Amino acid sequence: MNGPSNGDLLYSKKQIAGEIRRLAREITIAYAGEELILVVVLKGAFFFAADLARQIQLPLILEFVKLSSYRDMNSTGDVTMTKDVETSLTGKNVLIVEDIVDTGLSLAFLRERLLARGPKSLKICALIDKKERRKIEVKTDFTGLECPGGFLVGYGLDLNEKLRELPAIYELNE
Ligand SMILES: O=P(O)(O)OC[C@H]1O[C@H](OP(=O)(O)OP(=O)(O)O)[C@H](O)[C@@H]1O
Ligand code: HPA
Ligand SMILES: [Mg+2]
Repeated sequence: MNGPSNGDLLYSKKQIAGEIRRLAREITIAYAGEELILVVVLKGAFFFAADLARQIQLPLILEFVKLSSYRDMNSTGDVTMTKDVETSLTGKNVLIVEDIVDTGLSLAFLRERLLARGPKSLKICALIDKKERRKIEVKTDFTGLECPGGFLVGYGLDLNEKLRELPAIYELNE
């Protein structure tokens, strides 16, 4: 499948698959002998979570949340949860699965919300980390690819809800 005409290939299908294999290995080792709840952040993390979950060698429960963020000119970000998990997280190992961390506002909000449920542990796995763009501190525990900036599409990442289905990740030109 061709990428967008106004974009350059940033991470190939092969490179993404390699990162996911590594992340799945790290997660499998970190939680050995334990059960794990993956909390997948819709919609962007949907392809990533589907590929990751099938490579983690642990008993998993899959849960989904959806966040909605209103961003004003200052990008202070006002995040709300429009879909919550459907199981109790109390006393459980919880791993948030995100496609990308950018300003950090979505994850900072979600982290607080989930911590309030009293999980045994709460960690974050993100495929892409745009560290330089943080507005609020959020650290990922399992990190795929670090990228400085630019607007990315494909493999779940969208431009106005489109281009999520591209199997690789492209950086759009200015
Ligand atoms: O670190 P932040 O600046 O908060 O940005 C990262 C979040 O933004 C995108 O989701 P979005 O809210 O656009 O929804 P989507 O996943 O449905 O595309 C992305 O999937 C992350 O969830
Ligand atoms: O680069 C991006 N692409 C798509 N959605 C996003 N949300 C935060 N950063 C991005
Ligand atoms: Mg998202």
